[in-house]
Amino acid sequence: MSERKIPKEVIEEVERLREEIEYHNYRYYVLNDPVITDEEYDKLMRRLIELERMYPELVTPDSPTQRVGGKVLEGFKTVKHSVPMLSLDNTYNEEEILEFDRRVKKTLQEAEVEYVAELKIDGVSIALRYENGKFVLGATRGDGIEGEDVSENVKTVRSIPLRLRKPVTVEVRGEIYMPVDEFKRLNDEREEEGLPPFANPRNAAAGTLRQLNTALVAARRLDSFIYYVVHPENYGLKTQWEALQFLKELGFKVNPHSKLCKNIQEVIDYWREWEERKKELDYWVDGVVVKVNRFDFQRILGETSKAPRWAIAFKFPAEQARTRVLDVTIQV
Ligand SMILES: CC(C)(CNC(=O)c1ccc(Oc2ccccc2)cc1)c1ccc2c(N)nc(N)nc2n1
Repeated sequence: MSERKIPKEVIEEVERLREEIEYHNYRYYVLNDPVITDEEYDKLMRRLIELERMYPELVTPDSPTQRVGGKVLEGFKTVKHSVPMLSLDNTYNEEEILEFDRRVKKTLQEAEVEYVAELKIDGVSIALRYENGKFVLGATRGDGIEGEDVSENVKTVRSIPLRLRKPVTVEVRGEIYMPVDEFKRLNDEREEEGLPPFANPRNAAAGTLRQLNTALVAARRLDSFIYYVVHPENYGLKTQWEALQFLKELGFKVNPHSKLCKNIQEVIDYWREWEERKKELDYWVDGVVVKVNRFDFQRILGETSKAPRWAIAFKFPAEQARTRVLDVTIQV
């Protein structure tokens, strides 16, 4: 068949619709501050779906129409991480976090060290790659060295941008989680269908990301918080706090409660505050991640094969034993 000529104005309309729809996704799902009504949004999306149906050759992997899923995959390819996805050592009380601070200061020979305190979301770790600002890969943590390519499922997470607000080539990492009210709705649905309920939102998010039917993933409301830039020095970033601002500028959803702490006492105050306030949140958190803020200090402290020496998880006391017993990772 001869290459059909696509009218220039169609190509321009498709491109404009994509930009506009992704912008409204950003406003609604990242900023939680929409500027158009749902009806106006649906109208834009219906027009784009119609044009892509008329001209399938115009469909691109990063088109917002790919967010509604509809593919049934055979399986997930394995992908090697560019740098390992490390885990975190745990501390459970103030004495242990003070010990962490002492060890950091001793290694650095510094009297004062700033930290960034970030809520530890009870979700699934994810690595996201972008080339010239376009989404190209979403991978699970796996064993930290290799993970699964779950890109088709990640595209259905509305708060994860398909196009960044700057055309940079970057890899970022964060957490995909299921909001509590979606977790409850899903478990009610499973009960009606005679299926076993998920033990917690983390298992529900993990089980959803492992689904091969992307339309099913799109039907479940997963969300995200991004907290890490791979090779931040490549972007002129000197601290974790600057990295979080950079992630926001790129269009990622960054947790609004992170705090730059002048010293470990401010970290402890933050941990006490959120031990109380966590019930206000519409997602589960199991602690606070404490990170040495300056990247030059992080480089001096380094990492073991498993975890950084410049970061630690400061866990909240576990709820009553019941949830701990239930909290087994059910392989779906
Ligand atoms: C700090 C880090 C472990 C990420 N960092 C890394 O994975 C990482 C990976 C290679 C690094 O450097 C290397 C580069 C090359 C080779 C080896 C290490 C440095 C950090 C982490 C882990 C879990 C987190 C979580 N659940 N919530 C928040 N809020 N933050 C978290 N932060």
